[in-house]
Amino acid sequence: MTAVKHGSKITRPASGSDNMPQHTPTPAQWAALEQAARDAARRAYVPYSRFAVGAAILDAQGQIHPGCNVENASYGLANCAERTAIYSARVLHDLQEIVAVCVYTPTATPTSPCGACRQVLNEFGPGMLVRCICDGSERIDTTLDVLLPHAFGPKNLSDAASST
Ligand SMILES: O=c1ccn([C@H]2C[C@H](O)[C@@H](CO)O2)c(=O)[nH]1
Repeated sequence: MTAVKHGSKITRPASGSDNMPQHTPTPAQWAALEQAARDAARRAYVPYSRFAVGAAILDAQGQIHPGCNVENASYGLANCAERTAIYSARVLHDLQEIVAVCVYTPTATPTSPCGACRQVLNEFGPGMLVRCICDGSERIDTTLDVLLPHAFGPKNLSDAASST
């Protein structure tokens, strides 16, 4: 994982990965994705943690889908911004493949997706690009397979099914 300043180029992992995304977002798409994540954070329902998160995913068709975290009085049922974006995009727009995700927090340093969200993101794009932005100048540009190495995914189940 690399932390870079704004304006830096995205560094892809070394070749050899089967998980490389098929599409590279244009600068305009990145800008739109960042703005969508910032806008989504304003919808965060965070009466307990006061930690607002906004996420936006870019699908293979170029559509952007926002999400925010939604907490609950039971605490444990909080839904993270990344998963809100995915579930909403699936039911509303038949999400199939994620090319990139942007996570925004109104903090001085960037926040990267939690473990649960890494797993759920993996389902729709193991090689997706991940950008984490904040109100400071630092940002994280990485890929999901760096954040979730040796991931468990759909292939594990299909491999098991075909070997029995
Ligand atoms: O990647 C993350 C990490 C945390 N949260 C939310 C969950 C909870 O509402 C709050 C504090 O953990 O931040 C997200 O939305 N995404």
